[in-house]
This record gives sequence, structure tokens and C-alpha cells, in this order.
Amino acid sequence: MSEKSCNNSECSKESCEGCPSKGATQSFLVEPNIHSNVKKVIGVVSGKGGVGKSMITASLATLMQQQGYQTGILDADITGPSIPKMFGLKGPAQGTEEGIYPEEAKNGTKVMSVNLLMEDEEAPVIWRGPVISNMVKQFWSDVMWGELDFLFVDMPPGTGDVPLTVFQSLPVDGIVVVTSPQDLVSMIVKKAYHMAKTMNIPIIGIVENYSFIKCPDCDKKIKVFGESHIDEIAGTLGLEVLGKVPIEPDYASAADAGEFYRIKNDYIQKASQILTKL
Ligand SMILES: Nc1ncnc2c1ncn2[C@@H]1O[C@H](COP(=O)(O)OP(=O)(O)OP(=O)(O)O)[C@@H](O)[C@H]1O
Repeated sequence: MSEKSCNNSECSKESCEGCPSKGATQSFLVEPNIHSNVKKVIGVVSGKGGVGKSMITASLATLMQQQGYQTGILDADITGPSIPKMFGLKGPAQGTEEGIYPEEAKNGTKVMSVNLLMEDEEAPVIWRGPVISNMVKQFWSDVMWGELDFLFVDMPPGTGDVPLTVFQSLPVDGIVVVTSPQDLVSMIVKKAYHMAKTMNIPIIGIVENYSFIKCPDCDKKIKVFGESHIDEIAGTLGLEVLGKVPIEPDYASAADAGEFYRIKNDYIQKASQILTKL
């Protein structure tokens, strides 16, 4: 993004010389709601679907909340929202002329998601890209987040419209990349890595989900998806590995029961240490 902030089609090369806008970088940042004071915005991204990005977003918010920070989750996964259900939240969200209130989970984590605005949470969102992107911007400009230490943004998978909108419109302080231990991961992590670099967004680190499962009888770690390559990839890219999270049936059952706020995901403690220093 290195366009001039001047949109005047009359401008000629000569008249641009001496113009105060010359060389200025255009900002697409959207103003937050007047009732929001969000200290840090953290994006949670994945290169492909189904790696457990929402579960890691929910874990990060819950972990920081358990440590005494006030957290929120902006569910930017508009066509596949899963955060409200994980926290046992149902719409409709309430509002005033000045904005919409996020809903609050039992642990105090605040959530906004398209599912809290729909009359029927099972109705599909069949909207085109620009409408979806605008909704994400409104989750920043129209939601009264109040005082938050950390707002985690659960992104849709990939490097499409919505991640681009979030990176351009919200003051993102860093991203966490979620992966699984499969062969394709190297390429997928690199795509997310290059997107963040291009957009000048700092990468906090990588979390590997589905790393292993613990044998209930002998505690042996079984690597269901094969050997992990995450340390090598992180080493090559100069990134931190924030944690290796096992397949843990309790995570899935807590999510299904709408009680994710009771989960303590100790496997990502390193992420919390880094987040507190941001
Ligand atoms: N480590 C884990 N142990 C047990 N269950 C998990 C784990 N990680 C994720 N799950 C479960 O797997 C399912 C998919 O996870 P999740 O919704 O977080 O994936 P996602 O990457 O956000 O998906 P999408 O990319 O489609 O939005 C959920 O039911 C979730 O509870």
C-alpha cells in the first residue's frame, strides 16, 4: 500500500510535486466505536480450513481471561461462525443508537459474531465478499467492546477477502498462525507468513494443533498425523513455536456443550507469555 492519499484524477505528475499528500501512505483503518478501548488486537489465522483455528482462538481468549485480562473475540469467520456456540451464547445481541453490545460468556469474555445477529443461527450466510467484509468492519466500528486488554479475531481460513480487510481496517498488533502436522503445512504456513509480511503485520508465532494424542493407558504420545515439522519450519522463517496442542476429547466436548470457558489449555502458555509483553 503505497498510494498517495490524494484521489484527484485531475492531478498531473507536475502538480503532485510539492503536494503535502505526495509520498503519504493511504490508511484504510476504520475508527473504533466510541465505547471501545481495545489495547491489543490479535488475529488468529490458518492457511487452510479445519485445523482448529477457532478452538485456538477460544483457548487464547480463555487463557488470558483466566490470567486476569479482559478479553474479547471478534468472529470474522462470517460464513462458518463457531465461537458463540463454543461459549454457550445465543442472539439476538442488544444495542442502542450508539452501537451493539457484544455478548458475554460466563467467564466474562465478550463475543461478537454474525450468529448473534441472525434470527435463526442455523440459517446460512449467503453473502458476497464485499458484504462480508463490511460486516467485519462493522464488528469493529459499531460494536461497543468497552475496555479490553486483548481482542482476538477469529479469521476465516486462507488469505482471501476477509483477512485482507482485517489487516487493512483494524489496528492488528500481531497474528498467531495455527497449523496441523501434515505435509502441506510448510507451504500453507509460508502463505500466511508472506501475507502478514506484505501487510506489515508482526507474526507472534505458530501453534500446532492435533500434534498428538495421549494414550489413556500408558500416556504414550501417538502422532496421529505423522511427525511434526513445525520446529524446522519455524526455524527457517525465524518464528516462535507457541505450542503443540494434542487432540483432547475434553476440548471438543466443552465446545459442543457451550462451556469452552472452563478449558485451561496449558499447551499454549508460551503464547500468553509473549502476549503479555506486547
Ligand atoms: N485439539 C483438539 N482436540 C479435540 N478437538 C478439537 C481440537 N481442535 C479442534 N477440535 C474440534 O475440531 C472441530 C473443528 O475445530 P475448529 O472449529 O476450531 O476448526 P477451524 O480451523 O476453526 O475450522 P474452519 O477453518 O472450518 O473455521 C471442532 O469441533 C473443535 O472443537
